Amino acid sequence: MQLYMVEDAENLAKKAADVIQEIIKEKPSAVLGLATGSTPIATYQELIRRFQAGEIDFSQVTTFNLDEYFGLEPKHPQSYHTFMHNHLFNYINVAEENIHIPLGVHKDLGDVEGYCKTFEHFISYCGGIDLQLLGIGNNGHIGFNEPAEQLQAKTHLVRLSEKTLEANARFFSKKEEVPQYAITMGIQTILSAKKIVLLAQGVEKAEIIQKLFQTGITTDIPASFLKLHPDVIVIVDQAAGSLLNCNNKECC
Ligand SMILES: N[C@@H]1[C@@H](O)[C@H](O)[C@@H](COP(=O)(O)O)O[C@@H]1O
Repeated sequence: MQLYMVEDAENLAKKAADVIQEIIKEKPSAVLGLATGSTPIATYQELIRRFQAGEIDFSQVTTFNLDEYFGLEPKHPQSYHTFMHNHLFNYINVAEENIHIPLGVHKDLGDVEGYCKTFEHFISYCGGIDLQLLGIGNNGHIGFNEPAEQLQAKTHLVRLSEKTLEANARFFSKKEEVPQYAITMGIQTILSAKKIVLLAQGVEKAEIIQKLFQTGITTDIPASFLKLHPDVIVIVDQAAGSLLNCNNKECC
């Protein structure tokens, strides 16, 4: 993993947008894997700014999102469908038919399994993900791959951990409203991307970023599996990187 420590959230967004812009410049029909959460919002704003300035064209780009809350209709105000449209898609020229976000509503559980397989196949059909953008949960989750004894390889239904329910309660009027399950790409789905960019900002991510760089590969920290990938860039602001000893080559 290659570490970039930048001064603040603004520079983090610029650095992440640079990487995404470069990919689209090299391949206008790039397939982007996108993330939700508060961390990538500034990156999406920077991409919108660059699109409006005529610096990036998304007309041939395809997108796949990492995850979606199970049980929320796409139009629900807290769904990741709504999030992505409000924070990015409504303001750029990506074609609606090229946007793929896991569906959170299904008639029964049998449907979900079949749907997850179809989602996986569709990523392959589109040529695989060129660049996967990731945030990190404060328990080390990526997408909604929660710490557990075993991690799932492919897109699947997952029960959210207490820590995640608490962390995500801020987006809902009360914790009880946070859906208990989600559909998420699996670890192998994520690792199949050609390039991965993980973003972390703010002091509340400092501890998990320290653990990520200091421990080996463990299912207790799902993000640690990124160490198996040859092209991962971790971009942190100074607050999120504040517990790293960057003179120590092992951490970078
Ligand atoms: N499923 C998302 C993750 O993809 C995201 O990385 C995480 C961190 O969110 P934040 O950036 O708000 O800290 O939140 C959610 O749980």
